[in-house]
Amino acid sequence: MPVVRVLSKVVKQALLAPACGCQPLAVAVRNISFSPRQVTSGSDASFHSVSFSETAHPKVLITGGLGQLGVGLAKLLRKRFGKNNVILSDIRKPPSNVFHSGPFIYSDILDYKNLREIVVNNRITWLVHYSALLSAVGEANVPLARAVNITGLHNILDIAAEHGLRLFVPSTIGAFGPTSPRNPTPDLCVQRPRTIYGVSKVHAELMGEYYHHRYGLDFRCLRYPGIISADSQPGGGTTDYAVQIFHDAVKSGKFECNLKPDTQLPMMYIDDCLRATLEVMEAPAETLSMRTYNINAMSFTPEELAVEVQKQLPDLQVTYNIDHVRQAIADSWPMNFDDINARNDWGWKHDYDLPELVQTMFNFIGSDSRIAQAS
Ligand SMILES: NC(=O)c1ccc[n+]([C@@H]2O[C@H](COP(=O)([O-])OP(=O)(O)OC[C@H]3O[C@@H](n4cnc5c(N)ncnc54)[C@H](O)[C@@H]3O)[C@@H](O)[C@H]2O)c1
Ligand SMILES: C[C@@H](O)[C@H](N)C(=O)O
Repeated sequence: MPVVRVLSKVVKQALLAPACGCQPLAVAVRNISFSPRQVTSGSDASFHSVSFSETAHPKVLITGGLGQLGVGLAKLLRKRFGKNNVILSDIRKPPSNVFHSGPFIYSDILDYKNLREIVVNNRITWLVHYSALLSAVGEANVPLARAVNITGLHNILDIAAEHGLRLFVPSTIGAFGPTSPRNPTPDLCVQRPRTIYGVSKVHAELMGEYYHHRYGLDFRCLRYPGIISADSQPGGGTTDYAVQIFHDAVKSGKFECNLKPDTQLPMMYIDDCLRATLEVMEAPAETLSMRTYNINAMSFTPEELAVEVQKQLPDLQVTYNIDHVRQAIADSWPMNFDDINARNDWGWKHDYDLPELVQTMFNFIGSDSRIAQAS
């Protein structure tokens, strides 16, 4: 059969292949001479694919692990899979408590060879890709956000596909925009975000799902709400105020909010977020009717959060000084998130609503100060 006809038959088969019967990357590489990256000839699909025993005891790499979420996730995964089976990585220098709590390695996601070396040398089977520039810092440096969030993601997808990794990439409420339904926002609807962050996350969702269908990449993605944590700082997003209020309330009894009092956004306590991540990574593939899910816990406005915080610290004074960039972003994001598919498919259920969230935050950071104020 002429070469062109062989190629077109292979391409046609690949395009028609259902999700579960998709072509392994190595097969696609061999037959149609196309690779997301050049894989050395003779690469063997079975060699790269994840065996059952490997999925039972994964070896995990977390990129961008020194941000708000990575250290907490490493702690959770290490408890479950063992300290040495979870490697944190970042381009920043780790604080000494993090450095001494388990394996840490330098990894710049823009350096493809470095990433591949880490995955190969450490026999990585799960990759949790946390590196990103968030919404507000992304608008302040669009070229860098484009490089890290889009070019970096391409490196991650190719590495994961070539080495048969299970890949988790978080998306966000920021993947929706002003033309999306906002109250509630379902999994599938118009997505036309107006930030480079949102655009890059829609791109990540689509590329991950495409690699899943085209190459069988085990891509899993959750759209996180704004995440609230006590012992880690947010990295420059629109929802950061909901963390800052606790620290300022405890430190000075005053908080200046950069969003309007009635700006309603979906939010989640970090423990719920990290547990959801582990649960979706462990979910049997047949329970996942989709590869990108909304997850939700609560929605509130700055005014509602302040009222709840004032139940603990009645003297807290809240003023408003609007940051117009962040306000415009928040006004284009979901007010409520519909996560019915996550609840039905793999049993997602949040533990923390607003009162438990506030109580827990103060248990972590507030008790000393309340004692100080009372005396
Ligand atoms: N925190 C939230 O509220 C939230 C909500 C929705 C989605 N998410 C997503 O979850 C992930 C983690 O969020 P986070 O809050 O921990 O982010 P963060 O901004 O706190 O941390 C991101 C990390 O990426 C690292 N990084 C930047 N450039 C890099 C590069 N070239 N190579 C490797 N690492 C690099 C940074 O050093 C930083 O430590 C992100 O993808 C984010 O989009 C977070
Ligand atoms: C919502 C989320 O993606 C992030 N906290 C931000 O505000 O940019």
